[in-house]
Amino acid sequence: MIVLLDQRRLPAEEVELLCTDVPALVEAIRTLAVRGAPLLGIAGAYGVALAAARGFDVEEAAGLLAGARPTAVNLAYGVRRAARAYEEALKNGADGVRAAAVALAEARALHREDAEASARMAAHGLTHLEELLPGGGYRVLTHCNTGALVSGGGGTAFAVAAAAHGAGQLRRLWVDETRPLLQGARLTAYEAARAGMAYTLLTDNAAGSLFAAGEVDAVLIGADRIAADGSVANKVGSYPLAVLARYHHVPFIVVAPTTTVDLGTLEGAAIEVEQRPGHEVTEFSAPAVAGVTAEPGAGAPAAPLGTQAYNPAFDVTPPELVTAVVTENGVVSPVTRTGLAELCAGQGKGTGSGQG
Ligand SMILES: CSC[C@@H](O)[C@@H](O)C(=O)COP(=O)(O)O
Repeated sequence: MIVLLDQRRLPAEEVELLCTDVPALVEAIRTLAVRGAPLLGIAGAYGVALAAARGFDVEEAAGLLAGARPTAVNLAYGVRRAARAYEEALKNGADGVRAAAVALAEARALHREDAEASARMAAHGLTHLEELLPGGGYRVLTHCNTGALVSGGGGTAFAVAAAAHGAGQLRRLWVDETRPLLQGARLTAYEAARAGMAYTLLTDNAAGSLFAAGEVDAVLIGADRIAADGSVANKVGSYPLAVLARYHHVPFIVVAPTTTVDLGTLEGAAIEVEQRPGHEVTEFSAPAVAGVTAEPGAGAPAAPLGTQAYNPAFDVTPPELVTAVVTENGVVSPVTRTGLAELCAGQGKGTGSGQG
């Protein structure tokens, strides 16, 4: 059984969700009970282990899990890792029980590695911030949710903000509410409050006036997939922030483990962007506050009945708008194909510029 903290219910309730089979986990992934790129990878790997332990068809389970959400490359990566470990074990003569144990061990290894990656990203990210903006006292704007809720450890972008906070260098965390599912308001504000950070919530469309007022020193965001050319797919609303940041000469820093870099996707245009149901936009609440169903009609109307909605879950920021990509292997800045590939191969410098 997989036990998840049901993120749909936060911040109102801390409720566990028990997934006893793969369809339940797929539903949890689709409805964002479990979400965020690195955690999706971990959940996917555990899902394969669950399928193996329960005697389900592992190949079919892997297909269902990997296809539950298309943009976050970590999901397919985690599923593939556990499925490969399982298949290898069978090939080497293990019986089903032993092979299931191998798949579980692989999921646990991924979980551990992700926690380690978080800690290293936090350290590299803070050093990079200090290099870019000597003097500290950062006012950081972030989007969506990138903390411990999305990771085996402290997370990605939020982990850097938390490191700055721990070093007494975070003056304020500006938290975008992140329409329509409010990952910023519900989850990042929840994590910031628990961490004792000075934070302020804003509507996504208030970011422009915040930049104009000179109140943002840096943008820190995560990523769901980074293409080989450095294009960054992240929660919808990230790209407009990158444009604002460039206009206002503010660093736009992406923090993600190398497992989020997909060298097989050559450029941003090739990234599949998940399109989500329109009722997430046309109704207030669903699925976050409406409980565990993600059915149309569960929330209060935000628009006249029958209104069409455009609801991409992610957008893609081109590499020229990204100041730096921070990974567990170091930092690439400016963002180049070669620099990214070197980081993925573990050849990055600790901090400072990758080679372009
Ligand atoms: C490390 S978190 C990076 C991204 O996964 C995060 O910013 C994000 O966009 C999550 O989207 P979500 O749709 O909530 O899964």
